[in-house]
Amino acid sequence: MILFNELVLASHNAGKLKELQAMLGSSIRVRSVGEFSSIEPEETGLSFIENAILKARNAARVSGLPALADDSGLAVDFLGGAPGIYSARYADGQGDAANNAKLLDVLQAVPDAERGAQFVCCLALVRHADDPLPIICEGLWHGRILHTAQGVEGFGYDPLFWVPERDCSSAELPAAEKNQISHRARAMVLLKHRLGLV
Ligand SMILES: O=P(O)(O)OP(=O)(O)OP(=O)(O)OC[C@H]1O[C@@H](n2cnc3c(O)ncnc32)[C@H](O)[C@@H]1O
Ligand SMILES: [Mg+2]
Repeated sequence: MILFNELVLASHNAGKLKELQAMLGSSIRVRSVGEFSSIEPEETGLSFIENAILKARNAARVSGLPALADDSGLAVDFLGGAPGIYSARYADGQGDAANNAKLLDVLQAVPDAERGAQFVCCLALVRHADDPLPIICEGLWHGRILHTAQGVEGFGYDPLFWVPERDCSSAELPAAEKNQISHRARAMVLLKHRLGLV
């Protein structure tokens, strides 16, 4: 079991930070990497795992604290898993609305049966910047891509992601419910087990 009472979250995404904080609860004192640095590290890895480790190491370095990073994204079957690790940069850094518009556009003529997709979340925890044994936990959430945006909750691609087990988009789920069933929730359950927090 790893024991620590303070952790830095290595994300500059407000939506993610809110979800991670809610999932961690009050068991650990959580800080955000933005308190220490506003410079976002370049995500140069070829996998969610590499990028999560890179972000965690950077946050541990600037904060001097153990760090938890989340690298996540949307993998669309019809697009061979794209945008995947490039989800945040899909529309060349123009933000969520542009990413969503681009995805709807490239899938315009694609029928429902071929619109399957997964949200992917990889969490990486390092005890310090040079930790030789990061803890890695992954979670997947299966759904499909809608033809138009639905809902205002969540962030990122949530308005386009149909959740079959709830018959609504993930942006129509209350935060507490998304946090029980999402890719991030699944990865977090595994992490809590690894840390002996449940
Ligand atoms: O790297 P950090 O600073 O954590 O913030 P980021 O937004 O750049 O995060 P990523 O590099 O991991 O990119 C994740 C992309 O996937 C999207 N995404 C991840 N989880 C999501 C979720 O739960 N709902 C909707 N979109 C999500 C998100 O909007 C980004 O476009
Ligand atoms: Mg990022």
